[in-house]
Amino acid sequence: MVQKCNFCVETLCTMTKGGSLYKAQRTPSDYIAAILELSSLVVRHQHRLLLYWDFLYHLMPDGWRFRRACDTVHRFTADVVQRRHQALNRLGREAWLKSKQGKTVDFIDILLLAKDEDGQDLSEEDIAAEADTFMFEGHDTTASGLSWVLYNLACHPEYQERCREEIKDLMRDKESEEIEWEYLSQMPFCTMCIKDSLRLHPPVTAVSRRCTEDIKLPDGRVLPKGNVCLISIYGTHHNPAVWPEPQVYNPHRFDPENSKNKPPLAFMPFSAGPRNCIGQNFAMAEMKVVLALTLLRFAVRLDESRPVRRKPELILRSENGLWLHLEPLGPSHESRPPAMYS
Ligand code: HEM
Repeated sequence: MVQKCNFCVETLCTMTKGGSLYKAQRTPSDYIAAILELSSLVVRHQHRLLLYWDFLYHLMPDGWRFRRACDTVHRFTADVVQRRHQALNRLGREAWLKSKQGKTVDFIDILLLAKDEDGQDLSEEDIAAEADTFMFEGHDTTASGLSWVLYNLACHPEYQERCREEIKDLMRDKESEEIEWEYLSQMPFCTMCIKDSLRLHPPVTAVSRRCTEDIKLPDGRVLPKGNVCLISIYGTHHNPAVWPEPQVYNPHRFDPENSKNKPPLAFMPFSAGPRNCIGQNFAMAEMKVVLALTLLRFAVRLDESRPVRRKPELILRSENGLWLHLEPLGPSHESRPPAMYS
């Protein structure tokens, strides 16, 4: 089941936690389960007007589950930060930095060494809060984005094949099978496929913003200053005035020639403006690498017996997961009998 894959958690954990993830008491699957639970609880909370008041919500079973899931997530991160901090204190700054030579200095390391504007170390709580933000914003979103790209390419074998050819051409005569940074800018068709998937199935379907001034709409009505508005990314990406046949997956929409005259905010899977997604380049890189390595090794096919129904929670999911078959490709690139890798 691709949508619940651990890939993105592991990448982010390596990025944010430098491999000490597995030493934490709580396992990544507890963490993933808690994130998934929070994601559905938040949406359920929003849909129940009577539970608007926090004191009422926290008396209900959902409120209790919400607190328990938050606790799991917070403790997971706090454990890791605490261990690192202890190691830093035990060794001292110089020896600790030396111990990192030749290894990756990750997000938590940087925060542990950072000073605030008054020259003070950041507290463990601040570091954990930053790590939680990145983990929450970064793993489920990318997992959803990736799952839908693979799904859309499974629905359109002709685009899948063209992506595979592009990657094979790129990797031809290369010694290593790893995807290097510079290759990422040399995958135009794969990028177009990812983009139209992010349009058709945006992982984050809406964002909210408070109006800092009165906003006059084209029909003359005014959104008063101070109001909080929900801006639908999904709706924007399905606006037929901008995207003809919006329900159709068509990577050619993102051909430079075809996207020339599109309004700049017609496509905004990572939101826009000063609070847009800080991780968008990283997310695009992750998706390209996974797509490339998957398509080089496997043919991705739909599982016809499990229909897909979109389920908008905090992240766009599919009701019963996204089930795909991965058929290993032989050296001559002919698919062998399907192995079940759903
Ligand atoms: C396909 C993957 C991703 C999508 C679609 C996505 C989408 C978004 C969107 C729409 C926002 C704005 C939320 C808002 O305005 O309320 C956002 C914010 C954010 N994203 Fe992403 N994101 C993705 C991946 C990532 C990754 C990989 C990271 C970190 C490594 C990340 C870190 C963040 C952070 C920290 C914010 C908050 C920025 C702020 O408030 O200033 N995101 N993301």
